[in-house]
Amino acid sequence: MVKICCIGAGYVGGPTMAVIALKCPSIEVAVVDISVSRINAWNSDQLPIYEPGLDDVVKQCRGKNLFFSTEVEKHVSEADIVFVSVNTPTKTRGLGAGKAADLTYWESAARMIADVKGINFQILSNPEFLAEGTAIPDLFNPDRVLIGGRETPEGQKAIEALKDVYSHWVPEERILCTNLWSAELSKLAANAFLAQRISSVNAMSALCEATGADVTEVSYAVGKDTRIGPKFLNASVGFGGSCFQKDILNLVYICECNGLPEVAEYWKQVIKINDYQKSRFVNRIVSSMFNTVSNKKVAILGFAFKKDTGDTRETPAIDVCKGLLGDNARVSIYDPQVTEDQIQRDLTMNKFDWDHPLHLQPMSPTAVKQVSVVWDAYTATKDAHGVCILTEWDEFKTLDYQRIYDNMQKPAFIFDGRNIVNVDKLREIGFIVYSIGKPLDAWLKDMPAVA
Ligand SMILES: NC(=O)C1=CN([C@@H]2O[C@H](COP(=O)(O)OP(=O)(O)OC[C@H]3O[C@@H](n4cnc5c(N)ncnc54)[C@H](O)[C@@H]3O)[C@@H](O)[C@H]2O)C=CC1
Ligand SMILES: O=C(O)[C@H]1O[C@H](OP(=O)(O)OP(=O)(O)OC[C@H]2O[C@@H](n3ccc(=O)[nH]c3=O)[C@H](O)[C@@H]2O)[C@H](O)[C@@H](O)[C@@H]1O
Repeated sequence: MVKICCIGAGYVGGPTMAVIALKCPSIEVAVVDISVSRINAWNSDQLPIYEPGLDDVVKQCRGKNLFFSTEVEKHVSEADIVFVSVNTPTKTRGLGAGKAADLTYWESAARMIADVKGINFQILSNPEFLAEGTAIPDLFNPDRVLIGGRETPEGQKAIEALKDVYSHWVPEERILCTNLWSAELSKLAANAFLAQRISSVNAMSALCEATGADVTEVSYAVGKDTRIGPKFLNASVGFGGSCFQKDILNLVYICECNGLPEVAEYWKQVIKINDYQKSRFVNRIVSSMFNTVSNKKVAILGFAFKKDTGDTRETPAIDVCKGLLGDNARVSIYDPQVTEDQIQRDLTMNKFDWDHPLHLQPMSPTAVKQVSVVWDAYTATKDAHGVCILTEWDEFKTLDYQRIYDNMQKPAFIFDGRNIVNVDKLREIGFIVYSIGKPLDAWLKDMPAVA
């Protein structure tokens, strides 16, 4: 029986290995981690990550051919194939600080593998392309699986062995085999291209607001061109998530190391526009509310970086909340999947510290007092001066906005960072509405948001 061991039981290792176990009943899969609490959660009814469909897959295989364990060395020594899916944060100090990938955890995993297995193994690059919130369908039906390896007979044999695993359910023509650098750069390029689309549409959203165009109409018209395509053209408060920014920064660093400053500069703009979009949103809020939110209650609906996940890594909500707190607002946050503890951590942690294993993250001793975290949207918005929608959770589309309006201070403002509300209906109720890239409310036209 082929045995697989995956080091790192996180957002990638957990779901990917669960799907391999489900699709390959003849393979035994062990997922190992240094975090005892994470492994305990994987072995319980309350999995450590929220991902639609994941519970079901885990329940079908756990205890049969899928195991979660902290016995890292034991499972690595028994395995035929070892996956490494550990943290790769952005370096915060030393050479390449703020850009390069910090390979501390990767190196420690590699050294441990060498300790227990010797140095006779092949290294492959098998970047994962799943998106959170849709990880299970993405893994069941991937656009492609990418395997990079050395162009030696041993390298090619290793590629074939991994290909055999995926071919249990992925059609042959979707399994792409390349050399190592091609696989590594394809991953960074795919994320950079995706993020670039969002920054492009977000840049257009600013121009739409200035001219009276509607960014939804513009995206629709642009996306109708089959060469461009309709996906990933939703204007937003900015992209978040653990990888877009990190991968682009890493790409920038690699370009610079290879003497390509112009190429590095080109990709940096994608992040600059994303930062601009987040601060533009905060400026809109503050300027429309008479240029001050000091002591005003502002409700935040949604804290996760996208819907259908509890993940808050690099979520734009962090920057928006910090911006509002900087202007002395009182912030009341509701997200259906994010805990108070997580939100307090996010608002007090230093940039990039989130990407270290949980038990190694420095914790601030004090919580942010002006933040309250509540368990429904009506409590969050009660007596608020303004409401910000920062995650596109479906439930925010069907809230009773008349009830929310009635219980708010007046004038009542809504700032929709995801373009999910019906602007006309809300204006009829009496709200002053800002929706990214949409024609501006008369009120907002007179309150220019200049940084
Ligand atoms: N989150 C995502 O959607 C995607 C992430 N990636 C990449 O996959 C990798 C993993 O990402 P996530 O799963 O999101 O991270 P994560 O933070 O959820 O999980 C990483 C896990 O590795 C464990 N770990 C760290 N060092 C270890 C060691 N030496 N031995 C055993 N366990 C160790 C940590 O305790 C943690 O549970 C990163 O390189 C990331 O850039 C790639 C594609 C998608
Ligand atoms: O390497 C990774 O970590 C993964 O990064 C992204 O996946 P993910 O970050 O989970 O989620 P996305 O659906 O890509 O969304 C990223 C961010 O962009 C935002 N977004 C997305 C699409 C859009 O049109 N507009 C927009 O603002 C989302 O709200 C979210 O904040 C990629 O889509 C995956 O292919 C990749 O594997």
